[in-house]
Amino acid sequence: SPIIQAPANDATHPYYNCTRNITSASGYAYRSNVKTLLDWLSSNSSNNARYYNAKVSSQNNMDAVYGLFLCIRDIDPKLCQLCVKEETKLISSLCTTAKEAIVWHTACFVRYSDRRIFSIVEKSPELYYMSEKDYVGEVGRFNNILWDMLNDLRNEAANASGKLADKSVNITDNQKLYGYVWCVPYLSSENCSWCLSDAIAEIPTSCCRGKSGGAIFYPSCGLKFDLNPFHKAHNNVAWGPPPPPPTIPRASAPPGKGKQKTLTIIVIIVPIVVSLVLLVLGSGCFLYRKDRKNQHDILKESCNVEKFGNDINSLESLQFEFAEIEAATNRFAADNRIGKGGFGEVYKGILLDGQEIAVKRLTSSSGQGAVEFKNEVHVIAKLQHRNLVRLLGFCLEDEEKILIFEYVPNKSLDYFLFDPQKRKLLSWSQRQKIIKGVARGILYLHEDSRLKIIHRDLKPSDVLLDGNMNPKISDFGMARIVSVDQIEENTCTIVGTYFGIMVLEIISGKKKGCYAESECVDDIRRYAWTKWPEQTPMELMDPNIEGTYSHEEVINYIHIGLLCVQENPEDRPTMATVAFYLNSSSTNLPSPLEPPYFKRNGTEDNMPPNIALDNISDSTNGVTMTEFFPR
Ligand SMILES: Nc1ncnc2c1ncn2[C@@H]1O[C@H](COP(=O)(O)OP(=O)(O)OP(=O)(O)O)[C@@H](O)[C@H]1O
Repeated sequence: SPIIQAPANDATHPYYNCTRNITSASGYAYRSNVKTLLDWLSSNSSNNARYYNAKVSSQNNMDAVYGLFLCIRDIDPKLCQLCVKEETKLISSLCTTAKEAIVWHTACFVRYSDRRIFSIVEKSPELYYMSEKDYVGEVGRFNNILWDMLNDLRNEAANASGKLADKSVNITDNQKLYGYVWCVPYLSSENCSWCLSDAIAEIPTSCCRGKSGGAIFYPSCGLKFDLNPFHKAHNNVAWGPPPPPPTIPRASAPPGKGKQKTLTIIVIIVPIVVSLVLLVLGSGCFLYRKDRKNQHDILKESCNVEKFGNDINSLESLQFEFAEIEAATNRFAADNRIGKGGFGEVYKGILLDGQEIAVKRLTSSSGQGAVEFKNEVHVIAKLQHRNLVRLLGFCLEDEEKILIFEYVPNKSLDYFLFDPQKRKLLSWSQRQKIIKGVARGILYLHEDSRLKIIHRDLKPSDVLLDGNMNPKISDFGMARIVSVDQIEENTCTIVGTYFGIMVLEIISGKKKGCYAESECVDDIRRYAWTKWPEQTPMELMDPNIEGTYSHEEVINYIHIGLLCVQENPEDRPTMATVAFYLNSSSTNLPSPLEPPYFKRNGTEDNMPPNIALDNISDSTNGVTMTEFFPR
């Protein structure tokens, strides 16, 4: 995915990215819709709006283009307006044949695409900038202050209606650290929060660690920090030309006559529609305008208020007809069956629009009234994160209770990890990516989503792998949907252990509690502990891992795994801390405390029965338990 790095001494120029060349015959119509859209955005920036979105399409909703602008700081509206006007001009002149384009500036960004981009989280392309100055002082302390400040800002922005927050904190009596974060305001709180969590997690890795300032901008959210206050820079924004442009797509052939007519129609109609709407609605906000006579639709979905409906906001949008699911799965054909879990059989399906789905046909024993079932699906479907398998909807007809999920093509982690041949396909960097992704998914479930869901029995078979081997946690709201009795326990204490066990399993390729001696260890936690104080942790490492890896990194991950499985829950790091540790190689980790009953040099007779596996026992009925706790 494209990553643009701004030069260290330049935080003020605009940066842009044009992607996906228009190739189809309707290229001209699309381009003219882009032009209309950009003009529209530019003219609406004068409306004192901080953000704005619009959709322009030709007849029958063809060649639709979606676009938005956003001022990423609470600045003088005039500056925002100036920024938007300049940047719309810029992408319209530089990205002449691109289906999608984005331009960021210190004060605003403008973006368009042929996809509905408003309320989804996207992190590519990415722009980052780091100050050329290193922080002079105690870097460890500075990083901690920065980390806390950005996490506070993330929480504040996620819950603010404009999805924007800024603050400053004292580093010393006469030194302050300034920061701000923003999300596209059409994102849900949860999505804003996880987008920012991912941006924050990049600071120690891709960007800015130990620097006195830096910024990470995605299309959906961004952050910036510096030892200097920002407002000065904003008041003196240099609206200069962009730095030497990256490769610009070649312009296509000029349009024919008939197409020019279409352009004329749009150019004439748009100002008329704009004036009419402004006249009628005063505030300039309207939801839908369809001009049948001229066969052009202009849909503007929101102004300053969050009116844009996330598709999952209504229950109806989640409901599928049984006939639709039957058609998608070829009447639940045996060939389409991909597995069976504790809740029922799973089938692969393809919807009429070509979307691949996984269909979980729940066994009738999953007792839950229709209303509760629908409500729970509605709640769980709102949890969206790149590391969670997305629940797309449900089907409820007669005796049938069916859940429809996004289809994740590469099977589950255990399929690779515990197979002597297939595990060779998992390099260290892939295992690292999987561990980090699972941590982010759990962090979202624990802290970022309002529901605070705990996946009580997270195991490698619950981690599905997408086409790029990115991990996606499945089954995370099932207890709630199928109304499994929830166990009264302090669940925070459990999931840390599960995560720690999984980290050790991923590193070692060994499964806890199985029987074939060569592949398994009785208790992976105990096994890791025998290696740790003997200072031979690398012996834990799967010998099948090929390619390059750094011993330091592997040991760091084993260390984190051991911290998560410590006996006393209070000694275990929170998931936010774990995510931080996973991304920062040079942090001094606390020493893990050895469980008191592990007797490495003697017999195990004194071990209290059932203690070693108390928190990590397999779920015996094959049902994954998920629990919620309020906070
Ligand atoms: N969204 C999905 N995309 C692709 N395959 C899936 C999806 N969900 C489940 N599967 C596959 O279907 C099979 C059964 O999955 P399911 O989640 O029902 O059970 P499980 O996780 O194996 O067991 P349990 O229900 O006890 O946790 C697994 O092999 C899994 O890989």
